Amino acid sequence: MADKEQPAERTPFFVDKNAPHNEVDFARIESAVREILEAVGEDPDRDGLLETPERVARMYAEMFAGLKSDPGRHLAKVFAEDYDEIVLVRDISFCSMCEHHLLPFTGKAHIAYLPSGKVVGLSKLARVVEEVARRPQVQERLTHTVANLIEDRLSARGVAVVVESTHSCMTMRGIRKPGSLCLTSAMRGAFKTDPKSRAEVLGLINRAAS
Ligand SMILES: Nc1nc2c(ncn2[C@@H]2O[C@H](COP(=O)(O)OP(=O)(O)OP(=O)(O)O)[C@@H](O)[C@H]2O)c(=O)[nH]1
Ligand SMILES: [Zn+2]
Repeated sequence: MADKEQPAERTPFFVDKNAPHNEVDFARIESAVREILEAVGEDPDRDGLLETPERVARMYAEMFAGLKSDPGRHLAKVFAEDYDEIVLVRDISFCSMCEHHLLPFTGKAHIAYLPSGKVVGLSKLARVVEEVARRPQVQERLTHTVANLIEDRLSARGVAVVVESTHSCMTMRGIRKPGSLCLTSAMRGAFKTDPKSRAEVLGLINRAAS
C-alpha cells in the first residue's frame, strides 16, 4: 500500500551557519511583515513580494545575531606580552541597526588600548564590534559597551573607542541630510585622565592613512 501522503515540508531557511546566530521567531516576523505590507497598501501575494516576509525574517536573524550573546567571550584568550604602549586597530567597518527606526547605521570603529601584561588577538577587537553592533542599538551605547568590555576583560590601563557613522534615519528620511556623520568616543583609564596619552591616541586615530 502506498504511504499516506506527507504534508509538504517547508524549505529550511538559509542562515549563515558561520555567522553568530540569534534564534528569532521566523513565523512571527513573517506574519508581521505581511501585515506591514498590507498596511502600506501593498499586495503581499503579488509575485515579487511572495518571498519577502521570509527574506526579512532571515535578515533580522542576521542583523540581530548579537542580541543574546556575550561579546566579551572573544576577549577570553589573551597572550602574555611585555608590551605596554598603545595597540590601535583602526577602521573596523560595521553595520548596526538604529533602535528608533530599525534602519541601518554604518561606519567605522577605531579601538585602542594600553595593555597591562597581556594582549588580545587583533581580530578579536573587530569581533567584539561586530557582535555589539548586531543588536538594536544607539551609537553611544555601542561605543561605551565596546570600551567597557575591553577595559574589564583585558584589565587595560587605558581604552579609547571612537566610532564614526552615518545614520540612514537621518539621510533617507526625516531631516534627510546625506553626508552627515555622527562621531562618538569613550575614553577610559589613562586616555581619560592623562591629556598627553589622550592626545597621542587621538593623533594616531586621526592620522590620514599613508
Ligand atoms: N542619540 C542617538 N540618537 C539616534 C541614534 N540613531 C537615531 N537617533 C535619533 O533618534 C531620534 C528619535 O527621535 P524621535 O523624535 O523619537 O523620532 P522621529 O520623529 O522619527 O525623529 P526625526 O528623525 O527627527 O524625524 C532621532 O533624532 C534620530 O536622529 C543614535 O544612535 N543615537
Ligand atoms: Zn534612527
